[in-house]
Amino acid sequence: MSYEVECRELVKSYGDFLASNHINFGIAPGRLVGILGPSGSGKTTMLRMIAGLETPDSGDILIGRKRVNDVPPGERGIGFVFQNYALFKHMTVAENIAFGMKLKNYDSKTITSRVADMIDLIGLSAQANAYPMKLSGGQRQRVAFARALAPQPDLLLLDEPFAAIDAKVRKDLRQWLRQTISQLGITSIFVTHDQDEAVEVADDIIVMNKGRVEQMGTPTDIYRNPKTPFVAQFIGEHAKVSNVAKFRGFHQEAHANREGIIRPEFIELAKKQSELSMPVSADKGIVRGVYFRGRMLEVEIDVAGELLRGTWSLDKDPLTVGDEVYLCIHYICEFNDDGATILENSARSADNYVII
Ligand SMILES: Nc1ncnc2c1ncn2[C@@H]1O[C@H](COP(=O)(O)OP(=O)(O)OP(=O)(O)O)[C@@H](O)[C@H]1O
Repeated sequence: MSYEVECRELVKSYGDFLASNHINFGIAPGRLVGILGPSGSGKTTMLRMIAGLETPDSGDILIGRKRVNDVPPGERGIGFVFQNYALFKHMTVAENIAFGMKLKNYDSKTITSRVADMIDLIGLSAQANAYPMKLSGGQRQRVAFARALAPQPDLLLLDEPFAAIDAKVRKDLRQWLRQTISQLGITSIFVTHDQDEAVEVADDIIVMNKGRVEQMGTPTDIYRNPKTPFVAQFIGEHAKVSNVAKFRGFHQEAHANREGIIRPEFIELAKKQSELSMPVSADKGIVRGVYFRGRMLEVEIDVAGELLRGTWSLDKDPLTVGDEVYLCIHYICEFNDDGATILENSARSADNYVII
């Protein structure tokens, strides 16, 4: 696989604090990648190292297959968008967009035509000669985006690009950014601590925790197949309704209680056992509660005395309290002395886990 951006064994510490702890990943050309993780997990540090604004203690950064550790930021072919628009107040929209190109000594004809294209792209033709003060937050961020793109970078880095924008505009801006980036086909990395944002915008997500990459994958992968306990607990729309349940291995003695988290996304539900992807490992339950949650129903199911929460699509025949359902638990995140382990119920294994 040839990557547009690659980080190999990147390490960065501030004093005793390890902000990047042996980071490895590769991003294919044209992908839009979201870096997601809690505050302090090292997202910005990593982005700044790729940009050349921070120097790694060890490890390699490759852009376009070339090692860039010693290449200054301005020569890495990168466009950067920060969360606070950072536009020049005394320059018009057009002048702001032209700024990066002037620094790079483009000729004035190229600048004029490129700036016009960019203004068109961000839909601000009527405001080309306006000053930033006259623009809304969303419009300013579009200008920042156009300014970063004008010198035709190979890679676009965005650090919390929507953080300072109010919720309603943010949603539109995300959609716009996603469409524009895929239309341009430019490899892009954006940092966010907002799961919805990562899922809505990114082709791939890198989940970070304590300076490490926990998992990289498509949003569906990350939701459906969490590879680490951290990802299992951190990701998911219903983080607050994770189920803590007692379970045991199918062949274990009934008294061998184990405890773990079963996220609603780990549970597949069906009215008939045969409709499940792994009918052999089905549990049976009774619906005890049904709650409308906008895009789906949240259901409470009694399984062997444990109350589990799952989700039920609005496209399916609705469930009602008292219905019998079958469920397949694909993953359990088990707590143990070392922290937690992800257990997978696979169709192939006769040793699946059951709720007790
Ligand atoms: N220049 C610095 N000097 C000392 N410590 C730093 C420096 N920059 C970052 N850190 C520390 O490194 C850790 C990781 O910071 P970083 O900004 O990369 O995290 P983040 O995941 O982007 O967090 P947030 O979402 O809060 O921005 C933090 O605990 C921070 O305090």
